[in-house]
Amino acid sequence: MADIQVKELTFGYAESKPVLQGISLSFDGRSTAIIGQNGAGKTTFVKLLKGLLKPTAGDVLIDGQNTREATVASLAGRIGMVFQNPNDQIFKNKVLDEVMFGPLNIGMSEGEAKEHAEAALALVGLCGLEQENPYDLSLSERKMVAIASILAMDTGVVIFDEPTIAQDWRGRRTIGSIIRGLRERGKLVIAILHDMDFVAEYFERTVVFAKGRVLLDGGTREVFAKEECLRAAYLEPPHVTQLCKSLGYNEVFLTAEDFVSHVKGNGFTV
Ligand SMILES: Nc1ncnc2c1ncn2[C@@H]1O[C@H](COP(=O)(O)OP(=O)(O)OP(=O)(O)O)[C@@H](O)[C@H]1O
Repeated sequence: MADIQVKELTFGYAESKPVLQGISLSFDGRSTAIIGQNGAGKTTFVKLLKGLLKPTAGDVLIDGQNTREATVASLAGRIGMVFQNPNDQIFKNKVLDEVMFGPLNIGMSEGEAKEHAEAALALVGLCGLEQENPYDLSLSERKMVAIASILAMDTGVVIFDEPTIAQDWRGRRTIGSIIRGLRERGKLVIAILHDMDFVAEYFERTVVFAKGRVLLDGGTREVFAKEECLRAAYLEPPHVTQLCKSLGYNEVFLTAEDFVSHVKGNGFTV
């Protein structure tokens, strides 16, 4: 897993208007969700991690290497990023070619790239569509093609920008189990999300961005306990958390299973 250290990071697209200000974060092995209202700077932040943008001030260090001195190509084998809109990522006219492009680009042999691509397509549930044109697929399938292209590169860090958009419950579950699988294999997963229920179910750490700064950072349960703070960032806790609070529980429950196991533990039958 790559080590990522962010030190006093400031960035602005225009000099006079910083979008991110004085952000310091280090990433441990925990799967990390980044949440915050629209325009808070989340996508800009992950583009800085990937080296697509360079800091105006401060530093981003990937395995000790400063992204100011690294090319995007030299970071590509370490950090994979699934863009919010798959149309910004996909450019080949065959699914298999698209998913093999990344692995080939970072130096895998043709055979290895094909093996990785086929395994990644199986993980996202697209077996049998290898010869299709990605643009003949639905948006949710195209999103899965974009995810497979990054998984096939087998990078130590995988960043997802809004992975659950355009997915039904089945797609959400597939993506959730991919995130768990990556975590189990020692990869660092970072995801920007607006779906708080998904954050509660699959992420161990949550970082809240507000107006270009880090407002909260901690274990997901701990962060969702801070209702007032979340409200200030125009965010709401997950549905189960809100329901249990309305029922008068003081504990923070993240998922239905979480709540049911608490109730059963107290001797109630469900
Ligand atoms: N290429 C760009 N040029 C100029 N300004 C930009 C550019 N990209 C983003 N911005 C501005 O930077 C700010 C932060 O945008 P960013 O996309 O990082 O926020 P975000 O938290 O990811 O929002 P969302 O949840 O809507 O995706 C916004 O005010 C946005 O308009």
